[in-house]
Amino acid sequence: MKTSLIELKNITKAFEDNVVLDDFSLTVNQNEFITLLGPSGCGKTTTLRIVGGFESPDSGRVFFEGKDITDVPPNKRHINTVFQKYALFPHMNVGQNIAFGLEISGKSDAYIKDKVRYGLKLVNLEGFQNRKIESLSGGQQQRVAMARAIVNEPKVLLLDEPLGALDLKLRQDMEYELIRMKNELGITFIYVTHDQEEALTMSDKVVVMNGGYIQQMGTPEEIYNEPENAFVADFIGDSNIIDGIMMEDRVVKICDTIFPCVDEGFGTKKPVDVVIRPEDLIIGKPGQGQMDGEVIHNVFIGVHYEMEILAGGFEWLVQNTVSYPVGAKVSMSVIPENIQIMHKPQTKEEEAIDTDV
Ligand SMILES: Nc1ncnc2c1ncn2[C@@H]1O[C@H](COP(=O)(O)OP(=O)(O)OP(=O)(O)O)[C@@H](O)[C@H]1O
Repeated sequence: MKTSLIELKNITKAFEDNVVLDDFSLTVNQNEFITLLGPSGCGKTTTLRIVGGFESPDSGRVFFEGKDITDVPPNKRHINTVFQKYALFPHMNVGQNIAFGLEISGKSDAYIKDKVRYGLKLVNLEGFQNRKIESLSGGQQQRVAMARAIVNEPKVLLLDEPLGALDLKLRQDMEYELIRMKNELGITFIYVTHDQEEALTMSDKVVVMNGGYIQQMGTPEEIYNEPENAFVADFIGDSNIIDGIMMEDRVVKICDTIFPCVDEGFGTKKPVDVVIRPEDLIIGKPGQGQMDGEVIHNVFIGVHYEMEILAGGFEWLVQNTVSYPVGAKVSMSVIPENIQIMHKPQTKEEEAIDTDV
């Protein structure tokens, strides 16, 4: 059974008249890797700082293992934080920085030596033990900050965009290491990023935030395959988001063309948002699909070609392993299961989300 480790209950936080979190609630379970994902300024770091105790909510409470820790200072929370801006001690060398927390908690010299070695290996900085902090690059400093947090084996590790300064290969290695640590050490992670790929790769649960609210919370698969609104669909992966009219159950009109779909219960002749992923559009010869169009843009981006196809007055983003040159006449089809129908935003909050998209 899942045990809840951290609970944020009805948190509201404003900086002057800027309401960053509005009645925000979140439960993080033991040994879960949870990622807060959202555009810049949506309140991810503020949430993390409230969990870590570096910021106080205006109202609402924070619980850790069922105990109210809202007023407990950061150093008494069993929670370690690695911030975007790494706060290393400039007067200590790399090894001393990593050892700092262990020394404070009175660990033996042998234990500390062992752990420093482990931490350095973990972040690929073996041989850097005696280096001065100022002699390191930004990415190297960030890795020292990670090692310093990890060697303390906290129950919860808060990570605020910790991999941003690293190159792709190292970032992938660190992602793998973080997942391994979660599995082997049982650490619970709360991770902040605006990089959706990072969120989908590592997380058990992704929390998509915007405008102080949780837009959707779920497994990476749920978030990607079943986005609850146009904001989430647009933010996670590439999407075609287009106006449609739900004619009746399982029938939607898009760009004056009727498409069978699987959704029901939207009423008749109701305006809806329709989401179709670029990889779900099937390209064929003109006249052989549901809609004809013309390729207006084509680039090779590694595994597949990314094309724009003008059809029905809409520029469709299409990903395909077969390339069609610019100017080619094609047809497009989509199977009913790959058409996602969403209600148009209606409430004030949803209207705000819509404007942001
Ligand atoms: N100490 C502060 N004083 C005033 N405003 C603040 C403070 N901290 C954060 N804010 C504001 O609160 C909002 C949310 O900031 P926050 O750092 O939580 O966002 P974020 O989602 O982490 O963004 P980013 O991805 O850019 O780091 C922003 O508008 C920011 O300017």
